[in-house]
Amino acid sequence: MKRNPASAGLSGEIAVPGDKSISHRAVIFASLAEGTSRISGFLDAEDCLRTVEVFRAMGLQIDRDGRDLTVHGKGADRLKEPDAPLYFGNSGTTARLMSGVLAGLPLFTTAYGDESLSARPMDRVVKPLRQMGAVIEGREQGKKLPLAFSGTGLSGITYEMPVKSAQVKSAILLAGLFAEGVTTVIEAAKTRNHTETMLPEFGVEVTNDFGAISVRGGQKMKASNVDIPGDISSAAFFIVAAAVVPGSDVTIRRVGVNETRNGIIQALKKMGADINVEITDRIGKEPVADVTVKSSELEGITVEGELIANLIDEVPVLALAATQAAGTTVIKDAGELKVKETDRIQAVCDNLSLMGADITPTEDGMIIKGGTALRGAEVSSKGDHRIGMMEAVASLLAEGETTIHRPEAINISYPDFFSDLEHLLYNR
Ligand SMILES: O=C(O)C1=C[C@@H](OP(=O)(O)O)[C@@H](O)[C@H](O)C1
Ligand SMILES: C=C(OP(=O)(O)O)C(=O)O
Repeated sequence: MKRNPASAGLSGEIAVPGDKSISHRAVIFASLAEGTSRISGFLDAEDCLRTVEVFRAMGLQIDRDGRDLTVHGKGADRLKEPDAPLYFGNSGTTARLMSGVLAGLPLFTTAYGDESLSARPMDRVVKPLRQMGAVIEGREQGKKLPLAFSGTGLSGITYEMPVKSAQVKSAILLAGLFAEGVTTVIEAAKTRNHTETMLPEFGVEVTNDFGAISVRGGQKMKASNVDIPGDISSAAFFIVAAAVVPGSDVTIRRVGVNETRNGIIQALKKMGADINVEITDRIGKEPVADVTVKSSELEGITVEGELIANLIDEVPVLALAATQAAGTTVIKDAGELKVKETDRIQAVCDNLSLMGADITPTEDGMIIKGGTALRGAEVSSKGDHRIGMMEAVASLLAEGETTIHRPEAINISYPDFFSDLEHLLYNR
């Protein structure tokens, strides 16, 4: 039998690509602003390129040189009606945030997505946007894509969010920029805060009164330059790999460790992981760190409540870490995972069970009995980038060969994933 390439552990340094959430927002805000914005460290992966294409289809010039973008903004009122339906691909962030924008523009637009995105709930944004006066038609009365937006005057609302979602918060705040009066979003739990921390850089006044976040409509947005830190959600795969593969010692440079995003590090540390976070810089409001991880023994924990929103995209790889921990890990309050690119509760449990893990799905999470040896198996990303990358990390721990079907899904957020992994395995 072939030796697992990870038998000597992972070692060395990498810098992961730019943050996906910040990349989407940088393009959207720069495209609504007047003047030329330069964006560096942009995530040149499928999802964020969809957002770029949406604005190009509305007549905006956006030049791209690898991970550097120049957005020639003319102000939102100069965007033109697109000739064809806008395509959001697989990207939930594009779909939700752009719904907020399209609801406020005086244009007729239609938008659709791929098979996975077409199955994801859109009523979470359509409902509050309609309350603001937006005219939106769509499949299943606007619960699903495709959607059609007919621009009209919006009015500000105060909206208490029934779901913990930064996408919903951002969609409403973006629509609020086009609305008359003040729009306020009240969060039940703190979700990623990039929208409210980045908007002021583009000249928008945002207030945050203990979780009640408000914008006044009609504010002029001005161009700004954005330097984007590395994506902690991408780094998470290597943080977990180094924590669980014996003999590992890995440093990931320039990772954004915003307090609303660093839950994976908090959870792994609680499990006993050896992780050192050295803050090296602060880009705008975003703290940036070199994260060094050495393998260690882990123990099972319960992950629930507020922490879940802080590590929502990292649950698949956290579940994998839990299979290697002593004792039981319980993940709760994570029902949102059912409406991501796949039903991630089911996808994680199906795939890790195939590899020999003791993992049981629950209504809002999973129960993982740790300390199981994994074996190679035929698994599938099911078209979900985070499931595909989790499986690749699982294969490093497995005895025997693992075949990952539909690996191309990984291009959604991390096209260089396999070359970065090879770098840490073979130092090349
Ligand atoms: O606002 C964002 O950039 C995101 C918010 C989260 O989604 P929800 O807002 O649906 O929780 C996350 O899962 C997604 O990858 C990116
Ligand atoms: C859920 C995700 O993204 P989105 O909602 O933008 O498709 C993700 O990146 O894990």
